[in-house]
Amino acid sequence: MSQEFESDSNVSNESLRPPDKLKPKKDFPWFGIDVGGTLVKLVYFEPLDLSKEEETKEGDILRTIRHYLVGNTAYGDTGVRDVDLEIKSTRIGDRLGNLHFIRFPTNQMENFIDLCVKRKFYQLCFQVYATGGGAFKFESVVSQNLNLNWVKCDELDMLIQGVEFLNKINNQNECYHFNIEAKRVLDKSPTNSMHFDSVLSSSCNSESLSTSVSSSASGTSSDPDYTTCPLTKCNFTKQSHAFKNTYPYILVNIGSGVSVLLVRSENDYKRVSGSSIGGGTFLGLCCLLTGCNTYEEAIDLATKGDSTKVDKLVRDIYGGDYSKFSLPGDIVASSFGNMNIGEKRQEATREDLARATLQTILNNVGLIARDCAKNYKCERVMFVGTFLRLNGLSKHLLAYATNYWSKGTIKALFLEHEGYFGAIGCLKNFVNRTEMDEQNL
Ligand SMILES: Nc1ncnc2c1ncn2[C@@H]1O[C@H](COP(=O)(O)OP(=O)(O)OP(=O)(O)O)[C@@H](O)[C@H]1O
Ligand SMILES: CC(C)(CO)[C@@H](O)C(=O)NCCC(=O)O
Repeated sequence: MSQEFESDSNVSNESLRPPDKLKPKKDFPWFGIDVGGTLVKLVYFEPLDLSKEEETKEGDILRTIRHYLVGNTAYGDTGVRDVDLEIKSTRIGDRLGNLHFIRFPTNQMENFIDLCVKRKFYQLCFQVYATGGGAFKFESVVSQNLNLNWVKCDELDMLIQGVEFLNKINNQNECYHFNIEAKRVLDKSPTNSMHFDSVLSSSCNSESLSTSVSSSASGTSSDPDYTTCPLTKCNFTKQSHAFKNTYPYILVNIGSGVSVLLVRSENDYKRVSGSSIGGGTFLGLCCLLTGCNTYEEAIDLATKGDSTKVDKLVRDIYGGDYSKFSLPGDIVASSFGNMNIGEKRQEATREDLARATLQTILNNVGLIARDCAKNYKCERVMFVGTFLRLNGLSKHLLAYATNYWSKGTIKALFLEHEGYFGAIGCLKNFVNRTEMDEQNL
């Protein structure tokens, strides 16, 4: 990140404004930051309606930051702006602007702070609402090196509020579900289709799919929102979902680890479950098992692999179904259960290992989501977190499994801005709070 930041335009020291803690705090810049276990997510509101006076008042450093952030899509080696996620010309508070979504690895956080120091940002004083574990972990480094007013916020409060807020400003474009159309009625022949259901569907039998799936899919193969999932042999049509009246719902945040929340309203939720087997586990195990180095590579491998080369299936144990307890032969009996056999290890490719890793994580997440939805009688389960980035396969499998075990009564929901809700929640609180501060001045 540092080099590119360093080489950016000149900053004149004369025009720097002195820190002034008494001025109204709603001055720009407007940021929200979520410092997670793996990734830092930063949202930046770029004002489009700056008056001449505000532009003059903004000063050179802030102008440089604005131009730098919106003029680039990559920042050094590791920072990325997710251009596809940008929300253009939106109104936040009383201002019009573009909302930008930026991420970089958390292990670069100290370099990022060093960089801010080098760029003399400590001569500025502005307020930043920060969340995620890193808001706490890095607080002392931030306060020792920068003159920021670093306001720490709880990550799950921010997550819920961010989900609500982004659904408001992004309206019909944020929330979606999949209509699932069975290409054929599943039979007992071995296919990949049932592997994912091992732990998710032990109380269902395979016939339920044909009655539970929606048959309303009308897309064609030229429709970008319409895809056939090779694993489930189903067609998935992405369909926008009206967020209002969604409460209560189960929110499953798949980040480094997994947090599961029962959300009754924006201000009424509890954390009902969690798991250390999450996105960090997927990436960590893939790196170990396949020698890959990036999330993108891991997802690419997983998409091409076959987990049945790695997992032990019920039929590997029973020679067929375990009928007494409705366990079809082609579901997973034991994740990675074949890898104790040297010959099977030889046969398993990197792709197969990555796929089995993905499948194992999804089985676990899906199982927890199912139990929570049943326990708390929720008809909607919303999946978020950066683990879902570039990960259509996992979304299809989660949607399919949710539909399958609930016999179509529970809907899996997804959100476009997958991992950015904590940061958005911070931005929203910053704007709301500063509006209140201004009124009190
Ligand atoms: N470019 C990337 N680099 C690393 N991980 C990525 C990347 N893109 C997607 N991921 C996935 O996203 C996960 C992190 O998700 P997210 O940003 O939601 O969590 P986090 O906030 O860092 O973690 P936590 O909430 O547990 O503190 C990673 O574990 C990985 O599976
Ligand atoms: C620790 C957090 C909340 C940090 O975001 C997350 O990684 C998580 O929910 N982990 C799972 C912890 C558990 O419930 O076992």
